[in-house]
Amino acid sequence: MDPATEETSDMAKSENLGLFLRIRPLLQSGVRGDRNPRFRRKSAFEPWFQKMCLRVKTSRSVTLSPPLALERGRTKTEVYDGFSQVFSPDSSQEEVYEKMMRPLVEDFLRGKSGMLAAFGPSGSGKTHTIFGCNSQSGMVPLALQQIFKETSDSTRSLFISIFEIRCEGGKEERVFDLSPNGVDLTMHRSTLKGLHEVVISDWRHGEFVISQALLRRATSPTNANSQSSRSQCVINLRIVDDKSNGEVNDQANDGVLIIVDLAGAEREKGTGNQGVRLLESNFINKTSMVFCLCLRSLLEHQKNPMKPLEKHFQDSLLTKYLRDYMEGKKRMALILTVKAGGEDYHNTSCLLKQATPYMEIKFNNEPSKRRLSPSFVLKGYKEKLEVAEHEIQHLRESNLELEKELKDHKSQIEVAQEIQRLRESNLELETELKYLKSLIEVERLADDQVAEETQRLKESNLEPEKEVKDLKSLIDVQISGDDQWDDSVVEDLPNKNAISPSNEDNDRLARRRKGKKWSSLEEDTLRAGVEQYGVGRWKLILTSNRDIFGERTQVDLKDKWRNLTRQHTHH
Ligand SMILES: Nc1ncnc2c1ncn2[C@@H]1O[C@H](COP(=O)(O)OP(=O)(O)OP(=O)(O)O)[C@@H](O)[C@H]1O
Repeated sequence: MDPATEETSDMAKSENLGLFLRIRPLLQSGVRGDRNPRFRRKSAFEPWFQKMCLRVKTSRSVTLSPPLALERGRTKTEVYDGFSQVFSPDSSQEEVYEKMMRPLVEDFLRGKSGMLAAFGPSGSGKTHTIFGCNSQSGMVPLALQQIFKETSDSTRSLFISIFEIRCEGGKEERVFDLSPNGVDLTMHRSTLKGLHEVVISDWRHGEFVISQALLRRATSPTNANSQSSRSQCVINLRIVDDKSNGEVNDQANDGVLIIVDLAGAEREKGTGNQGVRLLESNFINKTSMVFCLCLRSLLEHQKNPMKPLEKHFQDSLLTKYLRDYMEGKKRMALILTVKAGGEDYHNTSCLLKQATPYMEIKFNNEPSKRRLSPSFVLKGYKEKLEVAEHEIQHLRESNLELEKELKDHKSQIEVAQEIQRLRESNLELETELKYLKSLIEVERLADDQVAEETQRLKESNLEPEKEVKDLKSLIDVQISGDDQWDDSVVEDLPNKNAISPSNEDNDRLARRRKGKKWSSLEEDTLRAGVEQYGVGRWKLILTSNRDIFGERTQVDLKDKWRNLTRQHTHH
């Protein structure tokens, strides 16, 4: 997104009022502000921390306890929580700057308006925090240093204006320009006519201009502060792009950082102010009161929009000038400064009760129409680029991790797939094996059958073989005895038992000789068998046509064939 556009959308976001609390360190006896005789007397005997009515609880909360002298009446300790930050008595200016001021200055450099106001009782350290002293730079000098550090390479110029609102002699409020050659100013609506802006060349120049202005500020010694501010002091910082030649084209649309050092409200009882001081004090208290009324009305209006936003801002020049902030249109931060001594209990308690609800106030910054300088936009882009590069690097790293994880997963999936594939091929092999086994089984069964059949055939062949043998031997006998015996002799053989077969054999032989008459089917089958298998393959011809030849033997077949061939040759 374009940084300028983003800036605009940033500003549209609502945010809470930043409420900071700074506890001033207890000063040594004799220093103004701790001069109440009651506590001075006690300090000789009691350790310093026993005098503290306010203590830091956490970085965002404090506990307020009534001092020992008042304890009998009100023993309750109260806790005030929710501050943006609590600064303990030993916190340094730099610490306050880092946590409170730096974000405001950074936003200001981006063109976002903001306001910081120091608010608290007299002598609690508002001026010290805002302007500092010789040894400890305050928020304004530190801001100048940061602004010049960050704009050194750009074409922008810083403008400062500083003025105070005071009430001389308790009469009407007046505005004084505190810049060199400054004059009385008049306010029209929320704008000061004739306010002089000084172009600052570097931060030292800025510090000098501020210090010179402060010399013109109205201060007086009071009971609470040896150099009490008797006016409300306002500093405006504004950055202008040099391209506009320092011309103020549309001041209302520029990002402005306003820092306000309010004069410290005083309780009349404690100050002992009289005459003019008392009138000043009344003015100071009135301005503080109007300031608080504006914020309270804003808060109530925000909580319940039915309640109108009262126009309290009209009741003091300061709130008039700060109208946009008082109406919640621009963001602001408050730093409450307090003293934590026992005698400060009432002031501190009043301030905390009054101001802590303000932390609920919200601001809807109106978008600035101010155009940012190209170098500033470029800087924004550079910053975004750096962030984006960082982000990309981070994404790359996490991407690498993811890739590695993915690879691991992939290899796991591959292994699982391989296992699945093997399982499936295993299943196929198993089925094939089963099939082969069943084939083998069938084969085995067939073999058994064949063996059985062979056996059966063998057995059935034994008989004809024996018959053949018998016949052969008979034929041999016939051949050898052809000279002595004719067929009739053979008929008589039973009586000549020495060389003839047994009666039983003769019977069978005779049966076969006479035999069953050959049918023409048998003769044809025999012829076909011989044709197919050849002469002499009687066994094969017989077994192949067992159903036709019935009980005939191979010898029958052979004889019949001989007969058939003989008949054939006769013919
Ligand atoms: N944090 C601090 N550390 C050291 N000294 C401090 C601190 N805060 C304030 N002081 C000293 O306390 C005294 C009163 O402080 P300062 O003038 O800032 O109070 P103030 O709130 O501005 O009072 P007033 O409203 O009367 O102007 C000064 O001498 C100042 O140097």
